[in-house]
Order: sequence, then C-alpha cells, then structure tokens
Amino acid sequence: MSDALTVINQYACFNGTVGFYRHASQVCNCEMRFAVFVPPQAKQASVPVLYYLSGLTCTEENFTTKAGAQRYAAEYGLMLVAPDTSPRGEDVPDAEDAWDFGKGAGFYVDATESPWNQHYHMYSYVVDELPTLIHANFPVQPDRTGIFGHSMGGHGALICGLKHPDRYRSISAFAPISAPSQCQWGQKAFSGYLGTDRAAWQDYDATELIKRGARIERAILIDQGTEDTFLAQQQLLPEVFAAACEQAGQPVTLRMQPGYDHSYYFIATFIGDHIQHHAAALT
Ligand SMILES: N[C@@H](CCC(=O)N[C@@H](CSC=O)C(=O)NCC(=O)O)C(=O)O
Repeated sequence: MSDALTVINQYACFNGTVGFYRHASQVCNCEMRFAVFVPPQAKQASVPVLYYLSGLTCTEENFTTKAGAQRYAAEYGLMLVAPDTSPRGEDVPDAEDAWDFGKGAGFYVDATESPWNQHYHMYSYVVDELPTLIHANFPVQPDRTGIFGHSMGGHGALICGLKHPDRYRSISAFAPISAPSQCQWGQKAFSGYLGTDRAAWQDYDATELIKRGARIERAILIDQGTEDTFLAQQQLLPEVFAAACEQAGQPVTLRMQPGYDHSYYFIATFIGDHIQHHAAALT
C-alpha cells in the first residue's frame, strides 16, 4: 500500500477484509475517506471491482455496516469500494441547517458555483481520482468495474455509468433520485452547486442523459420500495427515468417492491440480487 493511503481500521470479514482508509484528495482539496471490502479471492488473483455511492447524510460507513453486501461479494469474488458522500473538514463550506445540501450531500457533481467549487468535486473524485487510487493500491481488474448506489448515490451511479460506458460495465440502483431536475432535492442541489442555468444541469441528470443518447449495453437494474416516503413526495421519480429509457431503447429493469421503504432494511433485502446482477457482467 502506498504512502498516499492511511489505514484507519481493518476487520476480517467473510474470509476477506473490510478496511477504512483516508487520503489527501487533490480533486476535493481535503482529506477524504472510503471503505473497501477485499474478497478472499483477491489473495490469489486480482478481482473485479464494484463501487457503491451512498445517499444523503451518509458516510462511507452506512453501506459498509448496514447493507450486508460482504457475504455476497465474497461469494462472487467482487471488491467493494464505498466512498464518503462529500468533501469534509473544517475548511469545507457547509449548509449548516440542511441535511440535503453541503456536507453529506455532494450529489456526485463538480460544483461550479462559489464557495462550493473549491471542494465539491465528487463527480471527478468518483470517476477519476478514486479509481486511480484503488487501481494503484488494491488487486483489481480495472476493465471489470461496475457501479451502484442508493437514492442520491443511486443517481450518482446512473450518471457515472451512463457518462462512462467504457469504464463501467454494469449499473444498478436502489431508490435512485431518477430525474433530479424535476424534484426538490435535485433542484436545490443543482442550483446551489451548478447555478440557476438549467442547461448546466442536463450533464448531471440521468433522465436527460438518456434523452440525449447516453447508453450502457447491459440492462440497468433498479429496485424501488412502494412504501418509500420519498417516492410519495415525488423526490425519486423512477417512472420518469424508466419511460425515458423505454423511449430511447435503453434496457432497464424497474422492480417495484411492495411494502419496502427507503431504509437499509430495503437495501439489505435486495443486495444479493444487485451483487448477482453485477457479477454476471463482471466475472
Ligand atoms: N433526514 C433523515 C433522512 C435522511 C435519509 O433518509 N437518508 C438516506 C438517503 S436519502 C437520499 O439520498 C440514507 O441513506 N440514510 C442513512 C441510513 O443509514 O439510513 C436523517 O438524517 O436520517
């Protein structure tokens, strides 16, 4: 492991290892943290890698401790990488009273508006800086990479994957914010980070990307709970994304899951299906 990375904690897990790491990020201009599950197969050979992007209010810990993904990743021989959701630190500006903007809510965009543009570059962090660091320090097969996520991070996975079909072979999402330009969470984040010119938002809106021709060869898997309060509040709009995909000929599997909400109990229930979806493309 290079000097660029500091190990915070490591734990044995399903014959592999869960590790928490920190490093100085050039892209976010602050210290960043992420978690990695290294499956047992990586002791013999390099393995495919699957990135998970978390939702509003999360850090690298939520998915790692709550989703129960390691059992399945160990079975299929996939490395899991879970970054934090925003830049952090005393120098990083925050929206003090908001949990849907600022720290914990980077929305996986490269901010252009001051003061956010000094640190909030989560898009470039996820698609460029973090993979470079992972490739240099862990036994991965870079040409076998997938991406998934939840809510804000589900949308992050959609845009990263759709904008880079050459880098990501598979995409899936749990309850993604599917058309951010059309919901309150997205409008708040995009106007704050990118400014009020909605033309600038299109580059970071999964539904708009599909309408403009972005494609990935394999079907995108989306699970959505029917009892999700954010679905009822029109924050997620999965049907809008699915309709755009259908019109454009992008294969998508949208599964409405009766009785499930927005929580990690929902994610833990279907995590095995998502890991299997990615394993089919990556292994
Ligand atoms: N304000 C509440 C609710 C925040 C919340 O539900 N966050 C979700 C993601 S929402 C969309 O991106 C989440 O993943 N929470 C973390 C968890 O471990 O459940 C709050 O602050 O809790």
